[in-house]
Amino acid sequence: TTLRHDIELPNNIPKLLMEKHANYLISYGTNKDEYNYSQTEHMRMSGIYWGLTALDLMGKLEQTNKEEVLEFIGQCQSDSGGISASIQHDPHLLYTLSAVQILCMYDALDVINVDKVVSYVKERQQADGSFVGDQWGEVDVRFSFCAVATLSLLNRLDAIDVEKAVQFVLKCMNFDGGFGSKPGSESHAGLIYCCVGLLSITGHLHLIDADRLGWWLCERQLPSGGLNGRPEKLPDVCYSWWVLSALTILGRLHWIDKKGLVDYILICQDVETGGFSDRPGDMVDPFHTLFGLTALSLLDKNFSLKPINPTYCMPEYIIDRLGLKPSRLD
Ligand SMILES: COc1ccc(S(=O)(=O)N2Cc3cc(-c4ccc(C=O)o4)ccc3N(Cc3cncn3C)C[C@H]2Cc2ccc(O)cc2)cc1
Ligand SMILES: [Zn+2]
Repeated sequence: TTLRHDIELPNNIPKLLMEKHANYLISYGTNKDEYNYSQTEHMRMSGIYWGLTALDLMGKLEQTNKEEVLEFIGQCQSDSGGISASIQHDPHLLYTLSAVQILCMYDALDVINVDKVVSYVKERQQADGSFVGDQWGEVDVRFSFCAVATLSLLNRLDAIDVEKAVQFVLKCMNFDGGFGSKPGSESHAGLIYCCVGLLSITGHLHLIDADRLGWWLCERQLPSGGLNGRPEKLPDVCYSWWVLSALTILGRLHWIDKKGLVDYILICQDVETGGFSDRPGDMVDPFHTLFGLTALSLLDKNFSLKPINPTYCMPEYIIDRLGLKPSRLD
């Protein structure tokens, strides 16, 4: 038998400890001198998006300090129009998307100059349709997703060449039906989410081989019930989201063993501190806490979490309020 990296699940599975997760996330943002908080300044804007989205799914958005967050975002928009992870940091498409996602949840897009955000994103598109993340010029299909998701949330997709953006994504498609970060790169669940999400927003899902990609995505499930991101890798809670959101958009969520995956995710909760880790017993963080909760929201509505939109990774009611209809295969 081939040696499979995997983990053993204990037999007592805790239930979803929603109050503990809400307290973990709310206190993460308040005691700013805490070691972990200081280590994530370089991605603070994304960290705020991860925490707020998780709290909104649990019905706790009104317990957050909206004014403080809006003040912070206003200070992070640079003259270029791009938005940075923290004050005085360089702008980047990753944090521009996180900021726009936060402002859509708070219904507060007026705190930034939207036209300048649009020109910053437009200027990142290359002749071959691809996008670079910032002024240093690294191309990655993740940044294509950030660009298209940001502009569609602002209802400004007209600012870029969508057909060329789609052409670049198709160049990243591999023989296994999956997608890598650039043409020729290996398929990876996180990049598959970005490519499927972009094609969902632009209405080009018909260009995907849904059966072949769906099969590759279900191959990510291990005997522990958990999902990995590539063959032979260990399971990790955040891959629950990357794989499940893509399968949901492709109309093949029912191909996964839901019970096994739910048990794996619940075991990754820290029953003392609250929060989710990548694997049982590891350190929790806001990143895995969000993706554990969004996966549970897709898997079972009985967890009394708000529905999550698989394309934008934002609460469904926000996407409805914006009048957005990202496509899905049925
Ligand atoms: C702990 O080591 C890392 C490695 C990469 C990163 S990352 O910024 O490139 N990134 C997001 C990410 C965030 C965290 C984290 C810790 C605390 C917080 C507070 O908000 O967030 C942890 C991991 C992480 N990773 C790394 C990872 C997750 N699972 C497996 N790994 C190796 C993902 C990584 C890439 C990324 C994914 C989505 C996204 O929107 C942005 C970046 C961050 C920490
Ligand atoms: Zn992870």
